[in-house]
Amino acid sequence: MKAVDKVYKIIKDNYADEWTDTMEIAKKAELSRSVISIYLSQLYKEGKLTKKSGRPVLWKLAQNNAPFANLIGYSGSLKEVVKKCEESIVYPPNGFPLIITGPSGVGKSFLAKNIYNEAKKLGAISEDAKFITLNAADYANNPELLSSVLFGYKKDAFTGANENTLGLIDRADNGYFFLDEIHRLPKESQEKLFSLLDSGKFYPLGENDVPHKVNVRFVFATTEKLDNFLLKTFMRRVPLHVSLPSFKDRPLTERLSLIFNAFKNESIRVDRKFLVSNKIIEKVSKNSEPGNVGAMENDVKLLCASAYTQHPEDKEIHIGDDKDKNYVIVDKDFDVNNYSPIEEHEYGLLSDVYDSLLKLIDTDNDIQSQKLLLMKFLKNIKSLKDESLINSIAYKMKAGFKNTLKKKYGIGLKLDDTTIDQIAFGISLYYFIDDYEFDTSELISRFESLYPRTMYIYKQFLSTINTDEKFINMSIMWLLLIFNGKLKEIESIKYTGIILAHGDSTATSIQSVVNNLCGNYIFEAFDMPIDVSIHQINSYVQNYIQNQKDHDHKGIFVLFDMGSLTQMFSEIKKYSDSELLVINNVTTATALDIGIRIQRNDSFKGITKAANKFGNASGTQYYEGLSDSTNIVVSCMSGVGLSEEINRMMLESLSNTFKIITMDYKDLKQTLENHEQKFFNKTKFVVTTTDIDTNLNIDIINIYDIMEESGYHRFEDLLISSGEQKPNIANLMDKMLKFFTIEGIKDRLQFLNPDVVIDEVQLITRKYQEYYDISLDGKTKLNLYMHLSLMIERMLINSRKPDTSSVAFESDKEREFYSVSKTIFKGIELKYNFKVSDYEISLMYQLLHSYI
Ligand SMILES: Nc1ncnc2c1ncn2[C@@H]1O[C@H](COP(=O)(O)OP(=O)(O)OP(=O)(O)O)[C@@H](O)[C@H]1O
Repeated sequence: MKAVDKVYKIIKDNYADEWTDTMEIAKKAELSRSVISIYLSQLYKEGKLTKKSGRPVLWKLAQNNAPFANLIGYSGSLKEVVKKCEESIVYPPNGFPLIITGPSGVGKSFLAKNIYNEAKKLGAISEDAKFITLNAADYANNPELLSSVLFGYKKDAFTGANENTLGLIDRADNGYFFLDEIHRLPKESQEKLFSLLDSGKFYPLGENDVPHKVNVRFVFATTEKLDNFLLKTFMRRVPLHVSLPSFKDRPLTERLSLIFNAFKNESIRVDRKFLVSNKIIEKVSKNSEPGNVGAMENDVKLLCASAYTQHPEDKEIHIGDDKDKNYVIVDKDFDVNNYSPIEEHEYGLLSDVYDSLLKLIDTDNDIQSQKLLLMKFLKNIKSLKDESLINSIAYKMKAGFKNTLKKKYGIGLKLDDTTIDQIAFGISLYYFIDDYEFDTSELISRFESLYPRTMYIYKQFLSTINTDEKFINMSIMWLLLIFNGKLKEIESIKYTGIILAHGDSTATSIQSVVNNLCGNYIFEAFDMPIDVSIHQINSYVQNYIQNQKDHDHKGIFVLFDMGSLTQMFSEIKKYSDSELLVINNVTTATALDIGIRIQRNDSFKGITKAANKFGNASGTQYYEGLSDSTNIVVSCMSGVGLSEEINRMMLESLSNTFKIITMDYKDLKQTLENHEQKFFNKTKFVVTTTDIDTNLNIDIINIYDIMEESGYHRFEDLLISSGEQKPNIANLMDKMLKFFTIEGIKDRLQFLNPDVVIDEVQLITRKYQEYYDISLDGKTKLNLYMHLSLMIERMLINSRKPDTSSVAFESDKEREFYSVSKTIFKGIELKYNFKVSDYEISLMYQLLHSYI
């Protein structure tokens, strides 16, 4: 008994309906954990076991009633097909018709019969339900005959119609009808059929009065493309379509199962054991033109017939060279699904090579001896090579070398074709052990700490071959053969560099230039959609940094094209405590300059300094908070222009001890919401034109308050406590008071006639007062005048831009304010031909809400 069968028997005898873990089975079978895992996965793959994922994984005997279990490939390449077939059976009340396409001999009839059997199993049709088949091609030259066979006829419908005769459709009542080669069905019959699909009724030939009512489930098949031959109206009534892959497009394991199945059928037929040489199997698996299962079955039949006639009396008959020691014995009990091209001892080799590799890494980590170990392993694997699979992997590898490793990451590998083929063979092994519970996590974590950067690009490269996580995990060890000479170089880069830019290829094209000029992987890049949010951007960065967690970052450089430096900086700081420099307005030149310094391993400070000097266009930040020096923030709801004016007045009047930062009003609100107190540690206070609520302990001065005594003193105190001189403050106050008068407002307007605008804004203010029955104080009015005048100019300038603001007016009070404002603004909207956006109305609400 084969070892795997022994394991199966142990489970059958002990754990038929009770879960157990791998260790327990290993003990009972007296095998090691790694060996037992292989068998368990193999049995699971064959559908003999069920598995419960978790820690530990649990196993139990499968109640083998997996749907379509005798369809080879039901859990592999036909998985989707099986799913659709099940839908077609169970959909209430009577299932869905289904059409199967695929070249001749791929198993369309076989599948149809299986659907019928499955429907019986599921109780969708009764045990004695019929399965009627008809091949429309058999009647291709006689459409009338086809129609009469299908639908039946009434006595005297045509010459020779001597009595009422039932059609095949009548006979299929309450069962299945399989109509093959449906593209040969004439139009009239298609029409008749679709009306039957619609109504469940049809008229036999010559019958116009009494329709036949039937309940028939249909499966159709054709070798043709669907659109070419069938009426659209017909196709609409057949919602489910499955397409079967041809023999040569099946995975090797399935091809082998189909081949062994064919040998097994012959073995049953002639009651002999066949000893089939590997060479023959390999030949059959490749040679069956035109690549269908039927043709392959014929090949097998001929092989068996010829071997049998030579030795009809032998109980065991060799097929192929009888001196060939590599053969598979096929008899009536042969388990076709239980064959793997990897021989059992080779599974052992694989687990050995992992163990030895880990040992080597731990002892002296000599890459050359690890490489030799892998090469020897590949040499010792003698199983069938799936040449077409290997070729396709080698082809994809070459593309990956070129497009991913070289073009993106600047890593040029010089591997000759033989080596590539060898590695491709190694990688191809995955496809025979795909469900194989081989635990590669230890090796992965070892490699991640030894070669974090190489692992990162290697994974990117592997995912160009197959994105399946298992595939990537199983293919980790080949990293040594692929990057062999380059490992040191790639790992010599101690910093992390990231480029982020909007657009389809801006970031990646800068990356490609820089990495290639440096000849090493310096930067990763992310092309971002135009409407990407800061959170999405950060998920790219965060994933990337965490992906290389073992990389001993000396620092991170993030180069991006637009957006707020402070926000970017503090977002990244949330999950990384490495030194960080963010740079905006990235260009190829800046990236290259930084890239070269990163490659030279300059100090973080040095690179930061250089980046600060590089061009006027770029901004940089390497400290947390709004600035690394004491600062005052100025932000006005009525526009950045206003903030800049205040900024200018402050710079003119105050001594040079503060950095004055102007911020967009929206940014300020978000910054206050998104940051902790320490972010504002160096911020003395914030000057705005509105009252802003915040939970942070931070002084916020409403500039209009300084027109009143108490506000004036508060402002003055704040400045004095920050070390400012009294005369300077008085000077600033004078300027500001002058600025915030009607005259000051008029000066701010760039092209509108100030007198006309002031009249408009006074009128609007009056309307609000009248509607709400309120009387605004002088400074609020002034604030409103200023805000509205600048708003009108702003709206005029932006009148062609669509309103993309999305603001919700949630409470009744807000909604009322919204509709009142819409009415109040109607006049100026018509006059100046613009629309006041919802966002502007929400700003007005913030100005007025405490009064209304
Ligand atoms: N998934 C499968 N599992 C097991 N046997 C299969 C499978 N698919 C096809 N076969 C075998 O392949 C043979 C050919 O299949 P079948 O006759 O159903 O093909 P077909 O597509 O209907 O061909 P044609 O278009 O020539 O009618 C069958 O004898 C069947 O035993």
